Amino acid sequence: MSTAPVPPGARSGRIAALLAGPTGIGTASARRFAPRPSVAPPAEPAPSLAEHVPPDVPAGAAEDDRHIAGLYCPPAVRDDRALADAVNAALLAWVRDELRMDEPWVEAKLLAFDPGRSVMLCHPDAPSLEHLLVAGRFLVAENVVDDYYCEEEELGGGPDGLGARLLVAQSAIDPSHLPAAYAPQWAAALDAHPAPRSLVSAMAHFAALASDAQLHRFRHDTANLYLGYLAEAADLQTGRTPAVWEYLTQRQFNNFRPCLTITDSVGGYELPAELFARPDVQRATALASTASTVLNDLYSLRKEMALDRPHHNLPTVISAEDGCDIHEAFRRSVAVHNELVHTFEHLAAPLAPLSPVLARYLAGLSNWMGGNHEWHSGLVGTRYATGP
Ligand SMILES: CC(C)=CCC/C(C)=C(\C)COP(=O)(O)OP(=O)(O)O
Repeated sequence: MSTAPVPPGARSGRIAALLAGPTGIGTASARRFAPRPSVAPPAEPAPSLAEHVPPDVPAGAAEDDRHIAGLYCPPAVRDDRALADAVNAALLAWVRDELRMDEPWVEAKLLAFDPGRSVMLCHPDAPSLEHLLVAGRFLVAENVVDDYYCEEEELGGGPDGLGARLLVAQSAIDPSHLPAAYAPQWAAALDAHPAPRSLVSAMAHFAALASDAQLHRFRHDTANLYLGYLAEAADLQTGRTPAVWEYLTQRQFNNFRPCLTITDSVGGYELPAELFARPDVQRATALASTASTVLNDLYSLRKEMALDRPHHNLPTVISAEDGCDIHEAFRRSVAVHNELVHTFEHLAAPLAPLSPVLARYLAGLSNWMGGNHEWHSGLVGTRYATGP
């Protein structure tokens, strides 16, 4: 796997390969839940939580220095450092030229975060660099929102007044339809701050390749994300620790879901709205999204425990509720993650034969889980860790 900058010739070769569509291992993954001629297998009862942790794995022990021991997740289907670098370079140009953020720390922060590698891993079926950039711009924009509006340690965010800020951010992707006298003030407010400015631009690029229904889906999922941010902020303000069920319900909203549900847009196809709206497809989408987000809780636990303020995370709320130490809570959280992934796979297997486009969407969710896992493990030792 190369880590060197991509020479221009090699880069155009990469992009040509992307335009040709998924090949090799990525193609196989796109068929992960491909329709099969056979009758769907009978649904199996969901196994109990205890079955999701291998009994011989010590609590929290790492099986290597980058992966969490006992964590079950589909594998990433490609890893292409040169393509990730090409995405990062294009994202840096976007941040500098369209978002007007040209301070040196912005570039350093973006490269350390490595969004190019995230979208390269999570969307192996993207047909072009521009499709990957759609995902990359939103990943950057949502992190700008999180850093400026939510996280106290970053760029001045915090729970006070968060709802009013997030509502303006939401209006960047779901426009206000104002009387003429007020519309210019709203537009100026969006342009005046990096968070809504990022979202306006990311959404404009997204609109160039997505259908109205796909845009509508994204607006809905982002509004739910911000509702999840507000639940987290409310717990911080009141100093309460949610019950585990309540935390997981919050995390189903404060969730990577908007990144997963653009998998068809980024893949260059559309899952029709009536298929997306099916309760079983919604359940599969929620399971994959929440598994991906619980995985983030596991890899970011050490960083969040080092903060000098409470920061809830699945292991910390399990530790509080079950009265166990953080290592045992971490092991139980791995089991929660694994159950979510296994349940997703049990659900997806009989759903995929219903339609080729649904099979591709379900494969996209699975690819996103695997790519997200690989991206997190790649940042172990810098941003993330494999245990408490
Ligand atoms: C990119 C996106 C839509 C994120 C939504 C929710 C979110 C910020 C996360 C799931 C990540 O959680 P967190 O803020 O804890 O991230 P880090 O652990 O700091 O990477």
